[in-house]
Amino acid sequence: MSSKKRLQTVRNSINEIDEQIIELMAKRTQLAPEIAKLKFSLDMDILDSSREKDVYAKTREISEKYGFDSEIAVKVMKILIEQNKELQIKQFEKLKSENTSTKSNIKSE
Ligand SMILES: O=C(O)C(=O)C[C@]1(C(=O)O)C=C[C@@H](O)C=C1
Repeated sequence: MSSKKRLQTVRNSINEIDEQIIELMAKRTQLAPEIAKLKFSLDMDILDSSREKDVYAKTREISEKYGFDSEIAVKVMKILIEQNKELQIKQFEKLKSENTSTKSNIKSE
């Protein structure tokens, strides 16, 4: 195969992998509202530092397994966790406002 053709083949593989990476990041992120609802109903804080430590430890372990730079993987994971927490904060605010409107409905009844 010519180098030009091989370059195109490798780029096609990168395109497919990029789609998988983004699909998985989207799937992880889409769990934020559900986890927020569960934590809200359990009266738990959004931040769980101990769980985050476990996620980073697991990230390092998986990176080593695949020969990937674990510091880069942890950086990506930090961004995903930050985004998850921001979405959970929004969900908490929504749930709190729904809660207060239900309470005021009950009061006015
Ligand atoms: O596992 C949780 O409790 C989550 O809320 C998810 C998550 C994460 O994105 O991995 C986000 C925030 C917490 O501080 C810990 C972990």
